[in-house]
Amino acid sequence: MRAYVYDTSDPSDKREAHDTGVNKTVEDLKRIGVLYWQIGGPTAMEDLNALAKERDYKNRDQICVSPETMGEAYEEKLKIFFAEHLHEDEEIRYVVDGTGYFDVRDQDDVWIRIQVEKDDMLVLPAGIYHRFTADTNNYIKAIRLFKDEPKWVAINRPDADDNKHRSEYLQSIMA
Ligand SMILES: CSCCC(=O)/C(O)=C/O
Ligand SMILES: [Fe+2]
Repeated sequence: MRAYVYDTSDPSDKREAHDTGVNKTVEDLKRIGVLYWQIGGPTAMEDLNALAKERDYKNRDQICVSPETMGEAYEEKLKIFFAEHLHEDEEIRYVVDGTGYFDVRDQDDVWIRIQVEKDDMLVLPAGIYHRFTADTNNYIKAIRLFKDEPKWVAINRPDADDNKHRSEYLQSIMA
């Protein structure tokens, strides 16, 4: 994993790095409620199951974001994932294979790009504005945990500005 300030002045495709060279640490991410660690090896699934139990996530699915698995829908799907949005639950993603980028807004509304790879575990808090894209390899496979049925519900900005989970999230990072 590497996290850095996203270069908004770079007009290239979202899948390019957009790297300002300004790095962010795991601690910086923690300050905005984003948790990152690695799990892997023979106990990876046990660790994931323990996390799901601990945080009361009853369901999960596995998504493979790639032109091979998504066909003609691929570019449209990427567009949807790249629209700035939030969820009313945490977004928990375990990268099984491949690479990609999660972008999160920090406390000053600056985009932080989080480059993920196999065995990375990422937890985005409910209410944080974020987006996702594949990188130029166009391939990532991830397990997504859900509280209830596996359903991806996103609320795009600015529709979520008055959302209760957004307000609670902002309060939690101000504290
Ligand atoms: C690699 S997981 C697909 C993207 C996703 O599930 C999400 O919620 C993006 O914000
Ligand atoms: Fe999301």
